[in-house]
Amino acid sequence: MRIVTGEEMASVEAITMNKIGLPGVVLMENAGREIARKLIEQYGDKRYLIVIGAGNNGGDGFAVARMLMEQGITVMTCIIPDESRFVGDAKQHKRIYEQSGYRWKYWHDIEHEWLEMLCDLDVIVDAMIGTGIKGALKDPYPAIIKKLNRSQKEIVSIDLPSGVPADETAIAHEAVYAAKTYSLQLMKLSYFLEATKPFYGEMEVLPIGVPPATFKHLEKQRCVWGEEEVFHSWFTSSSFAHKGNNGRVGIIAGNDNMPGAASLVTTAAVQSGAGLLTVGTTRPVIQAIATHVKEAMFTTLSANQEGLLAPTEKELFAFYENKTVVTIGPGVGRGEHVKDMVLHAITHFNGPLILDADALRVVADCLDSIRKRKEPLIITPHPGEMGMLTGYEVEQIKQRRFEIAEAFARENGIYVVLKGPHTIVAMPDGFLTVNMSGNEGLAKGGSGDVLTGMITALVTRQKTQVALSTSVYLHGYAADLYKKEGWSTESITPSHLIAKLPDAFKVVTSKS
Ligand SMILES: NC(=O)C1=CN([C@@H]2O[C@H](COP(=O)(O)OP(=O)(O)OC[C@H]3O[C@@H](n4cnc5c(N)ncnc54)[C@H](O)[C@@H]3O)[C@@H](O)[C@H]2O)[C@@H](O)CC1
Ligand SMILES: [K+]
Repeated sequence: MRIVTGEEMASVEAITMNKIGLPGVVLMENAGREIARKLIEQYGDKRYLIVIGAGNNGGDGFAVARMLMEQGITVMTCIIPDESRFVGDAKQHKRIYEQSGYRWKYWHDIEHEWLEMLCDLDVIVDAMIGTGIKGALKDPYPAIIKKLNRSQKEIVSIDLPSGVPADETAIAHEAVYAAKTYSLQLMKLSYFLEATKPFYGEMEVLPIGVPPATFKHLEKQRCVWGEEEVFHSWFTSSSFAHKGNNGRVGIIAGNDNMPGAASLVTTAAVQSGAGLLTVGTTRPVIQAIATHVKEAMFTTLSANQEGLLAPTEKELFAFYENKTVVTIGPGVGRGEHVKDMVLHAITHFNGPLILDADALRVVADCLDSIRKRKEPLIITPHPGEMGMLTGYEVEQIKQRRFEIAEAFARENGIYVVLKGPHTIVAMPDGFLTVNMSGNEGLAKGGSGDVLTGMITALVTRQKTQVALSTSVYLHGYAADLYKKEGWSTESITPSHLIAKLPDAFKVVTSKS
């Protein structure tokens, strides 16, 4: 499923109408039929108020109103702008509605009896503004939206909650708080932003007949990554595989005071199928974790007086030998020692390199070397770390996560796993996936270490894009499985996630 901005949706619709020859009024008819069907399925023959704006979103509203009324359902249809403002497909659907014998009223004529009206209706259908919103909301919409939001009635928005843009534009005005949003044909980008997702309520995408052939014209390719995508993209290892085929993985993690991070990343990598795994860390960390990560091999790397890893060049070269992937970061601590180690790996390790946690703090200083690198480089920042890398405030990162992740990946030729609700994976070629699993139970220290371990194991056996997107999905899905079993999200720990990976991985071979 693609994810689009309003402009992108309009371009896909324009191709549908102008090149393919499917008229806009037909798409609107399809939208109306799908939404009316859903409403009847959901609410039966309850009483509806349909609030209509002058654009094509309003046109959808007329189509829905007519189809509900054809079923004998009680509908009050009201329009906000003067009727002369309706043009094109919306005007056509207004005419079809009228010529079918149905009536509408002006919002300003019924506004004074709003409270009495509320007693006679159950569901409000918001067909005021969709993808066509421009700038700050103008009168009379803010006052109307406030009234609708306070009505305590179930609000169902068509395509978008009115007032919410489809893209990453920040809003400082009123917007409809919908209980449900029926997005037309494709997902809209604002659904995946912390600031705007709450307006959508439950979101469902309804098909309106836009042919998939039009999607290839989209300049930016963004897709959701859910169970279907995980299942269909998975490459199954040959039954003749031996441990060498499943990756010779090297993880540099931990310091004397943080053995836990090294343990989590390693255990997660083992549980995700890493073939041969070597952990490079300090001697005290090895002593602390070796007994409970039995599958791993260990290499002692030099440490400084503070117990932080400070491997020599010779040790690093020896560590890279025969490794198909190297990961650096979890629990390595902060300081100059990290920069030396990271820069060395960027320059001298000729395979996929994953940088996480403390290693991310030095990435901004290594960008010149990163751009020269040929093999994949993967970074896994949360918004705070992404802020350090790019110079943006955390709030800016959250508001413009698509734009910032995509630009950083493209400009530096790297893979960016920008963590958070709906983690984004941005590829160097501009392709981007958005994760559909996970819950609040993941927001804990150590959860990122588990994800990094999973990525480390999968990168050796799947296409890089698939390895990243699927690791993120399965990591979130493991947390979802606990929630399904009735666990409170407070109780889900990173160690629990690892314990649940065998169940989570079932998704790659069979669909539920
Ligand atoms: N034939 C088509 O083009 C189709 C369009 N579709 C629907 O059409 C929508 C897009 O239609 P449009 O591009 O006409 O735009 P919209 O109908 O989303 O919005 C345009 C209307 O909103 C008003 N508006 C915009 N910004 C405003 C602001 N800041 N304050 C107050 N009023 C504002 C405009 O004056 C205009 O009346 C989609 O969301 C979808 O619901 C679907 O029916 C599919 C077919
Ligand atoms: K709307």
